[in-house]
Amino acid sequence: MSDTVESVIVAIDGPSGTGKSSTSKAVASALGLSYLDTGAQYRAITWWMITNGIDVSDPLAIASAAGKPVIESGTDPSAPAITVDGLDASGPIREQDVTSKVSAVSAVPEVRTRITELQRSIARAAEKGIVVEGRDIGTTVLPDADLKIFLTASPEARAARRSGEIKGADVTATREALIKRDAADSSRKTSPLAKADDAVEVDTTDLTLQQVIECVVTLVEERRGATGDEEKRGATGSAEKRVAK
Ligand SMILES: Nc1ncnc2c1ncn2[C@@H]1O[C@H](COP(=O)(O)OP(=O)(O)O)[C@@H](O)[C@H]1O
Ligand SMILES: Nc1ccn([C@@H]2O[C@H](COP(=O)(O)OP(=O)(O)O)[C@@H](O)[C@H]2O)c(=O)n1
Repeated sequence: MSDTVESVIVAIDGPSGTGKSSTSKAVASALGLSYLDTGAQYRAITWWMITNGIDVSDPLAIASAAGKPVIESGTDPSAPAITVDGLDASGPIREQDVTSKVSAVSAVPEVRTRITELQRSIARAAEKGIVVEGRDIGTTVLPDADLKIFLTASPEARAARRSGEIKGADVTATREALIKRDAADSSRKTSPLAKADDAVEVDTTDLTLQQVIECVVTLVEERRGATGDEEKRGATGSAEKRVAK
């Protein structure tokens, strides 16, 4: 029997504060997989638009600038990195100004086409497999992923988690901002935030982060076993074939 571990592609989607980033990084580290934070890419292009004086309330202006910034994402789950035109953007992309504008920028189809292509090329290059987290990974970016997870949690739990990260943050204001961003992300025309029909939904409201990580690791291992059996029967293709062009 071969001891080669097949590469695996895991898509983790869900609204803000459900635990996508923490879970994805931990699962990727535990299983030796690459990791991609697609929200960081949308934040990076938004930051570039703001710093380059693009009017982010004008979808046409956003569309015509969408191809300009050079965005590079690191895929090491223990050292997530993102640069824009060679500059480290990991700090500025988390600022409030970017958070409040990212939904408008990411709703523009030209932005999504550009970033989706980037995401697929990164997934294709990940030899051992990858955990990709975002809003439309299971539905649009990687519809043939081996495993799709959709994380949820109550708005109260999500607001408490998010405001716990920012000193002096107001939980009620954080909750309102989250709900507003979810509504914008879920209602846009191009690849909205949505659960794929074949995704496993995990409600994390009453789970610890460790429990969520263990749940997802178990699901990946089960899926890996099933895929390995299918591949022995010649039923599935390589990871490269599973990433849509
Ligand atoms: N199940 C959980 N229970 C408690 N806190 C959690 C849980 N999952 C994540 N967190 C915390 O909530 C915050 C937001 O998590 P994060 O992974 O950034 O969510 P997302 O990527 O979905 O926005 C982080 O501080 C994280 O440590
Ligand atoms: N696959 C994705 C990922 C993020 N996004 C956009 O990027 C924003 C920021 O994503 P994020 O994952 O960093 O957000 P948080 O949940 O971490 O606050 C989202 O609110 C969406 O507008 C998207 O449109 N599609």
